[in-house]
Amino acid sequence: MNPYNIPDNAIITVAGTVGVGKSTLTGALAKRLNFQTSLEQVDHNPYLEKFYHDFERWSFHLQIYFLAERFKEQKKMFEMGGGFVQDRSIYEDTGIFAKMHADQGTMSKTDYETYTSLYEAMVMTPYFPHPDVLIYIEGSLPSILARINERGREMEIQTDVSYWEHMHGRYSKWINEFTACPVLRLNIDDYDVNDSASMADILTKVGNTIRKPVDTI
Ligand SMILES: Nc1ncnc2c1ncn2[C@@H]1O[C@H](COP(=O)(O)OP(=O)(O)O)[C@@H](O)[C@H]1O
Ligand SMILES: Nc1ncnc2c1ncn2[C@H]1C[C@H](O)[C@@H](COP(=O)(O)O)O1
Repeated sequence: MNPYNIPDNAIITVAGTVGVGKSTLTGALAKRLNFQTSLEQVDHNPYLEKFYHDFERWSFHLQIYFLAERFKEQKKMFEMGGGFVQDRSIYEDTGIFAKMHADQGTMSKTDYETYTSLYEAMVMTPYFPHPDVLIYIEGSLPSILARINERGREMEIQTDVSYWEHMHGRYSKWINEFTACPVLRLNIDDYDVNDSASMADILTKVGNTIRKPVDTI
């Protein structure tokens, strides 16, 4: 056990919109806890760039790809007995991305139904283990857009700002209704990954959130 009373076998998932700082926080938390990371592999994704150029053509392929990748990671974390910080949850794939593209008509109704039935068969079962805590990172849209630009993935920079604005709004609603596991909300203006006291404060809150009795969450 660490000073924050976070169990050594815990699974901590970091959620939030694109560019908000998930990967950065994932790495920083894992380093301090001596946990492993489960990271999203953007560079080796065979559909992502094509998807940004043509949502309608590639939405379904990309969602199936992410679902498979996320499920393999989930399986690996549980088989290894936990001790992981995960960059993005499987819940965001369906609750944010797939739903958003289906609602906007850039994923067909049939494709969305096929995707949803596969997701439910894999995830919505009593046998699917949920993370111990989901850290939700939030921030203002201008700050997040600045981070997307600063990171410099051309496919994201070229995407219309309305896409990020719409996603930002969906995330705010989604997290208010999220119940699959305990949630710790963090605002990007309230922490600094390079500051030890700030990171210790987050880890204390993570430990407290994990130990909070279920009926108070
Ligand atoms: N706490 C922070 N303060 C300042 N910049 C940050 C912070 N966290 C992330 N960034 C920067 O914002 C950009 C997006 O961060 P990243 O962790 O890749 O986001 P995500 O994984 O949510 O898409 C990167 O350029 C990163 O260096
Ligand atoms: N399920 C998804 N559908 C569409 N696009 C997705 C999905 N999951 C991640 N993405 C995209 C968004 C970003 O361009 C990259 C990486 O996400 P990030 O939030 O920067 O870690 O993949």
